[in-house]
Amino acid sequence: MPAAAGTEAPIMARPPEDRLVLEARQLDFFYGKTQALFGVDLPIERNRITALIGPSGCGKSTLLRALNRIYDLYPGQHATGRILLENKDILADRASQARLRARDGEVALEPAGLNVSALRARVGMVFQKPTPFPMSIYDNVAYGVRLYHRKSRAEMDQIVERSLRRAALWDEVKDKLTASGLGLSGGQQQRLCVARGIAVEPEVLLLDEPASALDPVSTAKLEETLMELRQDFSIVIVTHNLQQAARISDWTGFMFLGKMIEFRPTAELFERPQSPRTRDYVTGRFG
Ligand SMILES: Nc1ncnc2c1ncn2[C@@H]1O[C@H](COP(=O)(O)OP(=O)(O)OP(=O)(O)O)[C@@H](O)[C@H]1O
Repeated sequence: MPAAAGTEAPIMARPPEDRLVLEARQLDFFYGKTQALFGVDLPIERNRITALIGPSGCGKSTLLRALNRIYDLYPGQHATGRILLENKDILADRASQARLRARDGEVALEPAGLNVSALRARVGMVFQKPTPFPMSIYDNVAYGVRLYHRKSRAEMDQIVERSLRRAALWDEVKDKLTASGLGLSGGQQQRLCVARGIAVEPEVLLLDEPASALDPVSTAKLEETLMELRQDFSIVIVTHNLQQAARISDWTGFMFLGKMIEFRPTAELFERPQSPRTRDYVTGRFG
């Protein structure tokens, strides 16, 4: 069970308020009785890439999984605190609102009132291993859209093409849209998962070490794709690869033992880390 990382206050820079799309505030997370996150703050700026870095087990994936409540699928896992999507609290239900009021007398923020599947359409996720569904390339991309919207065939064709283009995969697959998604290379499969994720036009796309199973060429292609996608989406990426975080992200959060230690613009965090823990990590002294 991870112990909390000391008591020092996190070093936090903040994007301007009107640029925030998603924000975790004082987030605690529990696997049963084991606490994995301790009072984590994470402000996500719109149309930017935010990277989460830190040694293995520090809570990066846990934080990412909290942001679209994917943990709801697993009994015994729960989060407390706030996660604001466009200023509405996606963790809030009536009971937690009452607890918050009782605790700190704050005026409760409006609950988002979303069901979790609607939430996951707004905050999409791409996993570490490419996970195409066992169906055609076309149907992989159309799958999520069909869950939420009725579209004509012509409209769906447009959505599929646009999503594959934005994921930089169209040219490689346009002549074999009916072939199985499982027949693509690992890098192509991962871009297919990105296309599937963006087809429903989420506001935020979460990526959990999306390049860890890819070769350097596919990794470079995926990074290029993400930098293009930043024009339309807000991206949060967990990565073990510090060069990757430095190359593609605008903001970086360094986590340690379940806490956010330092959150700042990427160049500043890498070039002038303020916390000794961040400094040790980004200079390769540990981890
Ligand atoms: N299903 C689970 N049940 C119990 N504890 C868990 C579970 N998943 C993760 N943990 C614990 O929560 C803590 C944070 O794990 P998490 O996977 O978020 O870390 P991470 O920073 O993403 O690590 P890595 O870089 O190795 O993927 C760890 O101590 C881990 O052991």
